[in-house]
Amino acid sequence: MKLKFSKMHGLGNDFMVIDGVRQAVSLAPEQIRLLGNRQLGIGFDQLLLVEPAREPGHDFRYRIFNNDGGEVEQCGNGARCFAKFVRDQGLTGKSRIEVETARGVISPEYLGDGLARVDMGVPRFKPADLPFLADAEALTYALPLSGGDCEIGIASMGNPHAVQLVDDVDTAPVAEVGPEIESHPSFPQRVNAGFMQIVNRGEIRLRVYERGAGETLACGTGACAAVVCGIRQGLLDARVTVHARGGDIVIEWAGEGSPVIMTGPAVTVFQGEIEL
Ligand SMILES: N[C@@H](CCC[C@H](N)C(=O)O)C(=O)O
Repeated sequence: MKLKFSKMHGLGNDFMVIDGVRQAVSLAPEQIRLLGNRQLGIGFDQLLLVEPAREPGHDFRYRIFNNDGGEVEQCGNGARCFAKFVRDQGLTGKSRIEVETARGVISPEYLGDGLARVDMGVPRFKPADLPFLADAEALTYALPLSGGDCEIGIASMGNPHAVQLVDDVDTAPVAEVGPEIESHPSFPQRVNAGFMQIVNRGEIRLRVYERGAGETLACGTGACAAVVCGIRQGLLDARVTVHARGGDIVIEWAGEGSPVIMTGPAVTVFQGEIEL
């Protein structure tokens, strides 16, 4: 089977994007792991699959696979690339599209010049939404780790996030603590582990150890989760610039019950064809 694809990235969080509308695509987890291998395959953090919508009124279905082969619910940087991809490939002429994901509908809008804005939906904070094992809902939780407790906020952006405050992201123990949080028994479906440094009420620095992909140069849903946790804790204003290692995005959130709006770049690196 020959598969056409685009290699894209959002702030260095990189993707193989496949048109599953005009091509018949069925990939086993081991094929995704091989394609995602940076030495033996194409290399990516996530594989994004564009499919026809299942429900009337929606434009597409958006499926996301981490490079460990597992299918997940959401990807924010990918959603911006998705919006650019369907326009560039002529799959739609609309700039704002309604896209089905494994956890509800999101609305990406391609603004042109490599910029996209996405209504990422309403964040959820109940432990069962992630899921996270806790007796009751709280703003922060003590998470026992081998080196002692760490304090986390939790949020679901469709996918699960645990966010901790650090003094300096450059010296935060992301590689050591990230995997322990990712696979912590309190998160039965594992979790994305965010490390947030508050610069001021409108700016944070962020690193994310992603579930199923390791630390990436940026994580869009991680940025949304960090900002909403920071706003709920009274540390941030409603509009925040997030500095990731791969660049900046802007996250806006008006508070409980409102959707999170993410604005940032989407880049196509090259297009290719691979024999599977
Ligand atoms: N890079 C993404 C998130 C991808 C999925 C995540 N690793 C998970 O397992 O939930 C983003 O930009 O949001």
